[in-house]
Amino acid sequence: MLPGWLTPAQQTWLVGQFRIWAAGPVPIRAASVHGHRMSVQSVCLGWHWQPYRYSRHADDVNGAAVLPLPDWLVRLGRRALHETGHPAEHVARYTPDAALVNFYDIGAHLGMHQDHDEVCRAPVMSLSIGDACTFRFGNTATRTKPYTDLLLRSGDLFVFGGESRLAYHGVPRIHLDTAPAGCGLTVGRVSITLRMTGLTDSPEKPAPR
Ligand SMILES: O=C(O)CCC(=O)C(=O)O
Ligand SMILES: [Fe+2]
Repeated sequence: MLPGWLTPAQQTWLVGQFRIWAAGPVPIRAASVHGHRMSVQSVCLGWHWQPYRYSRHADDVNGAAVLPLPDWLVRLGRRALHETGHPAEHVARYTPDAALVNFYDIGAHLGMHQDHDEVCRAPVMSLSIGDACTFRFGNTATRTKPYTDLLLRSGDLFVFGGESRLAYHGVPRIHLDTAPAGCGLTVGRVSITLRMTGLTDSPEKPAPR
């Protein structure tokens, strides 16, 4: 975890990008898991995530193609890996191809889960902007204790990989009125989570005759 990794100017700029991504072509939405609407809203880049798979089109929203993952996010991801002490050869190979960008309104939360829809086990990283949250980081065996509750504030970077890559984690709560002035958000929290899926596009199926 690197507190205050993003400058206020970077945070504001990222919130501006978030607003553009959220407008579409696949608009931001709350996904449904087993028929229950999540309280977190999300929009994707690179690959569209719907519980529990990735696709290039948002079949569960409007069928539109997902926006590409911008190169600057790949570079930001590599710099994050470098600055969290990962070896140079891992940094060079790190090519995130999906971002799940989440918006937590006050009252939103994210249950304990593993990020295991990726084929690749390269680290996942989360960037926080806006209101602070309690981020619960647990163990790889169960969604219950032992876990550690961290406070992630606007600008913080959190990276999990290696032995922790499949650790259960979640966001039990957002802390009201904690977004710093000048971060670009007055209410709620945006998290940008970068992943390297290891997925490739499958060849087009021949049209049925
Ligand atoms: O909001 C966060 O920092 C984490 C989100 C998360 O765990 C996910 O998108 O899989
Ligand atoms: Fe996650």
